Amino acid sequence: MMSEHYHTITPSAELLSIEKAVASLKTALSLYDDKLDAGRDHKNHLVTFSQPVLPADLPVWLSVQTIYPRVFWMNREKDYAVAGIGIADTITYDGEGNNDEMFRQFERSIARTTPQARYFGGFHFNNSERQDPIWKEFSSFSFVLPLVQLTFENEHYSLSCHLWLEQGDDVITKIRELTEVLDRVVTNTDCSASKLPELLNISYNPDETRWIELCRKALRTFTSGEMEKIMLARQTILEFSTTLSPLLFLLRYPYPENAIYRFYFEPAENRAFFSFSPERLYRRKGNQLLTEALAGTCSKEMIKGGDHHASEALLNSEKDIREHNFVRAMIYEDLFPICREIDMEEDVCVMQLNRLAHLYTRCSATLKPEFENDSDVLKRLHPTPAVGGVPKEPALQHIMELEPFSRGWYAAPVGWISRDAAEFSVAIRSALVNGRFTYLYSGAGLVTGSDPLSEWNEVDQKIGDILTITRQEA
Ligand SMILES: C=C(O[C@H]1C=CC=C(C(=O)O)[C@@H]1O)C(=O)O
Ligand SMILES: [Mg+2]
Repeated sequence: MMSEHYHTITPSAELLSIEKAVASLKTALSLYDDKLDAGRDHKNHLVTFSQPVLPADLPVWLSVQTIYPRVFWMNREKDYAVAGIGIADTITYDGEGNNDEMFRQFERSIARTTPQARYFGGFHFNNSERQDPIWKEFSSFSFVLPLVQLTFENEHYSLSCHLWLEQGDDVITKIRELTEVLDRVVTNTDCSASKLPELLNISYNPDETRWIELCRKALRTFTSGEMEKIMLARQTILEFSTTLSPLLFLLRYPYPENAIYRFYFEPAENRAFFSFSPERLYRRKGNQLLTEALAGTCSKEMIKGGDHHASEALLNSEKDIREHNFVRAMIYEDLFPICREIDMEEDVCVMQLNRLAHLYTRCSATLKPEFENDSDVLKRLHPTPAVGGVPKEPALQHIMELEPFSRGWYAAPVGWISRDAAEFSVAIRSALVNGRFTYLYSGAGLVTGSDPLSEWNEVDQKIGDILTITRQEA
């Protein structure tokens, strides 16, 4: 949306190569300082220079860039994708306090920066949790407006850069800095991506025996009546022969047809969190909210059947329907106080992925005017029982006590925000890359009657896609 704080300059309507687009952006930037505009009277001012470009492969472009952070986002419909580098502006918080406090901070940070453009990033799953050192680069929340980004939207590609001016900033200096960054943009994407180094070892935290014990502990909280559902996760640790570029996972994701989100956040070289998640937390445009319940799983490999058999198995599985219904019910309950209208689809559907099928219910809602903002929605929706449990607060406590690792950004909201719109996926089927080690995260929702060994296998299936990437030959 246009406002007095924000405007876009399109140097040329012609579709240029990325190399020519960089030159075109530099020219536009050099011309800009002549006409310091009215926006400078305001506190913060953003000028986006955006040049249409010829079709390009976003992950490949990102893989040759040397400016950090490197971020990538693609929505589930695959009609919107961004690859970004550097920081024009950032919304970050590193602090104590529970999730409510974290989302309050988020609200304050957004208000201060008055973001017009889209900021990409994520949150801690549980900000009360003490984080393992491997999560050091991942703050309570961290969102960036990239300095330079390649965007695919409405079937069109563009290369943009963001000139972000805060009160007191010297425009000439800012322009010079941004020009220097443009000079560092690599435009030659010819180099072919290498493959992952040799995988030396796979270990599990917890291992299978310990997992079964932990699940039994969780199941006992159901018998005692304290809890009704808990999602427990596992860490699968991959040890490679050398340090690896985490972007290889994004480049080599082998299932282009899968309706999943792709999220990638690399704050420092070779340290990245990424996720190939099928789950939407929500999408918001103004007061319109789109969310869903996704829980209950069938593996096609386990039943030795295709889509049709998986649907049938799921829709007839009393345990999976029950697991799913907890999520449905809580989403409705959580949204009720902040919405004017909620339309939760009556029928449970099935979402088909290449290896798995999930029970799935769509939900759309209209927010009450006073709750038309992301921190209120996040506070209410996160975590849904698909990744937390019922009841919500005690579930977070049990998860912290039972799981032998911290969740970091796993299962947390990741995505983008702007002032009037946002989209967040739930960062499941995700991984953290740290040196020679990659930590995969996935879990399973436990309810009364869950069998710990079946849940162990369910998690194996959920990380199957990422593991496939490590077994690719060429
Ligand atoms: C928590 C995960 O999946 C959730 C989403 C869909 C189905 C789930 C299940 O059937 O257990 C989980 O609730 C994960 O993959 O890490
Ligand atoms: Mg399940």
